[in-house]
Amino acid sequence: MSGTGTAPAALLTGGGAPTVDTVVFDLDGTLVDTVPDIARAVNRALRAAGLPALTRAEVRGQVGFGGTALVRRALAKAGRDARPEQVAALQEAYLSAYAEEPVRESAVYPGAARLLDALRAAGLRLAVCTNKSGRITGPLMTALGLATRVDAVVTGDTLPVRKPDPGPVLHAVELAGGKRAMMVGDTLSDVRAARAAELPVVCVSFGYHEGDAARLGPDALITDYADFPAAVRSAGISLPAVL
Ligand SMILES: O=C(O)COP(=O)(O)O
Ligand SMILES: [Mg+2]
Repeated sequence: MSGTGTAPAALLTGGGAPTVDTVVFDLDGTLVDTVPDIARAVNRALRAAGLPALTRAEVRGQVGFGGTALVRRALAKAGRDARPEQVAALQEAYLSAYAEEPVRESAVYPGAARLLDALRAAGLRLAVCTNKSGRITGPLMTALGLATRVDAVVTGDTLPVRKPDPGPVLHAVELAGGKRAMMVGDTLSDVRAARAAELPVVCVSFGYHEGDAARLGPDALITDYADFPAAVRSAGISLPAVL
């Protein structure tokens, strides 16, 4: 902290950390368990291209890193070079298959919709920042009743950069009209983006990270959305008193 200038209001009042006014949620592995539908779509594209299928575990390991991570993994499994034209063709086939039916088995995690409603009722602004294609994100959020529950959505193709770049997260906060945000995510991509954006970050233990989620280094870790307010406060992040 510099010794000059105006001290933040919270320091003057002794009120602890300034109250958060916006929560930015990641989508896949955080709000929605999407792996079954992603696996179905990518395997349809792989089958059509004569390539071996990915297991759900292999798919899970790539979700969160957006763009072409999944099809690159599939090409690596097949021992093929990831030539740009082959990556692009496979990515297009995968997204077309996914867009046909974004939600067959995907489900909102228990307690997530209730938490979004409670946060909104407490006056918080809500945003989703995902690395997922916009072509899938909109229909998926609508089908699962999430589209009307948030104020802003930033997808993997909204900006030229994706998480872990802080740009999309900061853009989501700006679109939601917030000033002081925190993030909720499930992979290193979210934690890195939040750190680079200088936002506190909470991770969910049930998402698509490899191994122990504590190793992602979040400010707090939750195993259940019901624990969100307590976990956030115990990390020193200030939430509106009504929560
Ligand atoms: O990798 C993706 O396509 C999306 O993942 P995210 O919603 O966890 O950012
Ligand atoms: Mg994720």
